[in-house]
Order: sequence, then C-alpha cells, then structure tokens
Amino acid sequence: MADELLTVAEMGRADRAAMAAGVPGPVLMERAGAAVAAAALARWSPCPVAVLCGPGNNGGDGFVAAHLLAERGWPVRLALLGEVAALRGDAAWAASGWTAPVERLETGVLDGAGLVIDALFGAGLSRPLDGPAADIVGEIGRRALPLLAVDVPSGVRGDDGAVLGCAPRADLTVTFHRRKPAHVLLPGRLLCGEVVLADIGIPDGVVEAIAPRTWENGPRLWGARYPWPRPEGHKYSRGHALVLGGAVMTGAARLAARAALRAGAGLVTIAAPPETVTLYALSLPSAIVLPAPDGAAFEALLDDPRRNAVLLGPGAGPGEALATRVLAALARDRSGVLDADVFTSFAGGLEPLALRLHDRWVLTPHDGEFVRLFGPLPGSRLDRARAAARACGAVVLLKGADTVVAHPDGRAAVTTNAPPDLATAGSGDVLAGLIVGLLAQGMDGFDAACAGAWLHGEAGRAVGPGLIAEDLPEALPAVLRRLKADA
Ligand SMILES: NC(=O)C1=CN([C@@H]2O[C@H](COP(=O)(O)OP(=O)(O)OC[C@H]3O[C@@H](n4cnc5c(N)ncnc54)[C@H](OP(=O)(O)O)[C@@H]3O)[C@@H](O)[C@H]2O)[C@@H](O)CC1
Ligand SMILES: Nc1ncnc2c1ncn2[C@@H]1O[C@H](COP(=O)(O)OP(=O)(O)O)[C@@H](O)[C@H]1O
Ligand SMILES: [K+]
Repeated sequence: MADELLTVAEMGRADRAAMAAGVPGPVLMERAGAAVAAAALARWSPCPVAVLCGPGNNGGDGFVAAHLLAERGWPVRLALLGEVAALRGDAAWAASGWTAPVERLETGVLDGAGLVIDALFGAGLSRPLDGPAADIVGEIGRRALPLLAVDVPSGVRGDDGAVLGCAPRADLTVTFHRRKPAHVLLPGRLLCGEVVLADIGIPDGVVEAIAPRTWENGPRLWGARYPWPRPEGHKYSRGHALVLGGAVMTGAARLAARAALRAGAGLVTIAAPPETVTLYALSLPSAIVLPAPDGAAFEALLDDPRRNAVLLGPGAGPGEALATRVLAALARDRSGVLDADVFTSFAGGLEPLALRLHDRWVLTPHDGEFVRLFGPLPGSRLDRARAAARACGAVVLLKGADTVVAHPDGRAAVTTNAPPDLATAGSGDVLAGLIVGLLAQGMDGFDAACAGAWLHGEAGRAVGPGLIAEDLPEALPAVLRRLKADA
C-alpha cells in the first residue's frame, strides 16, 4: 500500500489532474464503485444489502456499487438522502444507471440487511451529521450490522479523523488512489476497520506533482538510510550517545541507554550523579558510566566531540539544573533528544530552546508535555505537531496511540503500528533512547524519530500483552533482523 497520505484538497487536485489528463469523472466513479462492489464480493457471501447514498459523489459511488451487486444477483435496496433530481454531475450520471426503486433514507431500509454500504459522505463532509443521516448511523450501531464504508465512514473528517456529530464503525473501508489522514489518525483509524486502497486509474505522476507532505510511518520512508553496521566499521564509527542520568528516577536513563545500545550506537555514556555511579554501572555493563557531579562536569563530557548525540530528560528531574544542561548541549554542535522533564523545565518558555534548536534535535512530548511547552495549539495532532516543529525549529514527535513525527519544513509521518501495550511506565524512555541511538549513528532527525517510533511499535507488537518497558530493548534484535531481511 502506498505510504503517502493525501489531504481532501490534495485528493481533489488528484481527481482534477486525472480528468485533465483525459480520464473522465464518470470513469473514476465507475472504478470507485466497482472497487466497492469487488470488496463486498470478496469479503461477504451473497446477502441482502442496504446501500445508503448521500447527495454528492460519495453517493455516486454507492449507486455504481449497488448496480454491480444487483447484477451479480445480490438483493439490493438503495436509499438516498435527498432527491434524485437534486443530484449533480457524476453522481447524477451514476444514479441514471440505477433503475430499481430509490427509497427515502429511513432506518427501515436496514431491515433484513446482511451488509450495509455506507456511501453517505466522504471527502465532502462539511458539517456534523444530523437528521436522517444521524438516525441511520445510530441504528447501524444498535443493530451491529456489518458495514462497508465508501472512502471513509460517514461523519469521519478526511483530514484529521475527527468525528463530526457521529460516525459508524465499519468492518471495511474502501478508499481510492491514496489514503487520507483519517485512515491513520484516531479516532478515524478505529472506525475504518480494515482499509482497502483501490486504484481508480489516476495516472502515475499525479501524486509526484502534488508532492504530498504526509506519510504513514514505515521502513519505506527511511529504510534506505537505516545505519546498518558496515563490514569495515568499528564502535567509534557507530556513534557515541551521551545520556544524562538522574539521581532518583534512575530507571529512565537506564532504559534509554539500553535502547540506544540496542539501536546500534557504538558507545553510550551515562553522565551520573556520583552517588549513583555504581548503580548505573552494575545494571548496564555495556554502558560507560562517568560521574558528573555538577554542570561543569557535564559540560566537560559534552566537550568531547565524539559524543555526538545527547539525551536529556528521562528521570532527570525538572528545574534549573536540567535547563542549564539542555542549553549547554544545544550550544554545541550535537544532535539529540529532549524528553520528559525538559518540557516541565521550559514550561511556557519555548524561546530559549527555539533560539538554539535545529532539525538534528528531536523533541518527544506526550500530549500533556506538549501543551506545557507549546500551549494549547489548535487543529489535529498532525496540525499541532507541524506547528510545534515550525515554532521550535526541531523535529517534534508527539507521542500517543497515533504518534506523529513532524519536521519544521512541513513533512510529517503518522505511526500506526503501536499496540496499546506500550502505554506503560518507561516505554517513552525506551523510545527516546532508540532515537538518540539512531542519531548517534548519523541518521537525520526526521528519519531517526520515524525509525525510532516504528521500531518501538514493532518491539511492542513482538512482546504483546504483559509488556513492561524492560522487554522492549530485548525485543529489538528480532525486529531488526526482520527489517534487515526485508531491506
Ligand atoms: N471525481 C471525483 O471527485 C471522485 C470522487 N469520488 C467520491 O466522491 C467523494 C467526494 O464527493 P463530494 O465532493 O461530492 O462529497 P461527498 O462526500 O459526497 O458529500 C458532499 C455532499 O454532502 C453534503 N453534506 C456534507 N456534509 C453533510 C452533512 N453533515 N449533512 C448533510 N449533507 C452534507 C454536501 O452538501 P453542502 O456542504 O454542499 O451543503 C454535498 O451535497 C469521495 O469521498 C469519493 O467517495 C470517487 O468517485 C472517485 C472520483
Ligand atoms: N494507546 C496507545 N497505543 C499505542 N501506543 C501508546 C498508547 N499509549 C501510549 N503509547 C506509547 O507509549 C509510550 C509512552 O511514553 P510516555 O508517556 O513518555 O511514558 P513514560 O514516561 O512512562 O515512558 C509512547 O511511545 C506512546 O506513544
Ligand atoms: K462514506
């Protein structure tokens, strides 16, 4: 499945470019409806179908699918929101091919249905569902009817996956040409069920011309630049990560350091408060543990240019001391990750960071930390992560079930492979460690953040239920072996 995600506006441009290139609108609609019918034929045994059509082109796709299923002998009832005479353009053309009755959109059309095809609204959803559309969506849920959604479940907004009013939960969603953000962002992703991407004959080259800026996160995005160890390499050529260790919450930096090593950093140094050196050293034999009693000692560690990637935040404890160390790291030519307590240390005061950050730094807040640093920005998680990246000049990874990575230049990726088992203490520390380990090996900020988030998700899936954060670095070798085999 192609990884670009098109906004509703970009999809409209793709449709228009296809038509300009000589593919007529009705042909696109015929193929879209045929893909819906094919999906129904492939996934369901013949059964009575209720096709619910809206007043726009999404409804047009429904008319085409209804016609094709009826041709195959399936008992089909079709209900329309509005009047046939009010249909325009391609939808009017599609309706002209349906000679059986067109019912009013009322819940009775669902009686006896073994499958419902939802062709009420797609890209053109412009306001919350109400009236008969909302009534029938509610009834589909109450009856728990199998549902095939055309483009998106009606009520789900294409650009951000938000629900306007209400939306049904589909078993299968058939979308066209490229997926939209709604297919990967929550809650849209959960309402789509399985997503089938259908080729409707939009010519090659159209996507390239549109140059979309949003992708689903996965190895196709960054795999070609993954820093696999080279035969002639040695540990010094695999980067050296410096992790600031905390005095009390020592588990966070230990998890992060372990993840950085598993991600392939040649060396990892933990800068530890003197009283914790033994603890860090005993629990992580492969890391270097050095005492850093104060800011000056930490700066001395930073001054060694071989320590090329720095992680600050996990378990560090918020406050002035951490803020000073962050600014010291940013004053040097390093890459790195800012996480956890850093966001509290700079709460409401982005400017000192924004003045010094650049795109080899990755910020990894969860929603709460994000608001602390960037404030309550408007829009979807994609919009907010993009705005934050622009505001601070660094890569922003907004953690959650649909983790978004955004670059200041507007590129963004949505991570879809993370299981909810990852919602456990310390799992974010592992993520930060993976990213700093990849940065140390020379990956750029966007690639490292995307790869780190994806590996984190895969490791989470490999462990599954019962996962604790310690399991994640241990699950990584098998995940990496598969990634390498597929490369
Ligand atoms: N060539 C192409 O373009 C292709 C497009 N394709 C298909 O077209 C779909 C997009 O079609 P579309 O742009 O016509 O929008 P669509 O989602 O049908 O809705 C618009 C209508 O709904 C109305 N309306 C909106 N919200 C409402 C609400 N809450 N409650 C009530 N009414 C509401 C809105 O009214 P208005 O806002 O204008 O007042 C307008 O009348 C796309 O998802 C894909 O399935 C494929 O065939 C491939 C080729
Ligand atoms: N419901 C969920 N589904 C998938 N991943 C999740 C979910 N909730 C949280 N995560 C992931 O778990 C990690 C939690 O990180 P964080 O909140 O920083 O926890 P901690 O500070 O304890 O390490 C993040 O990578 C986040 O994306
Ligand atoms: K729909």
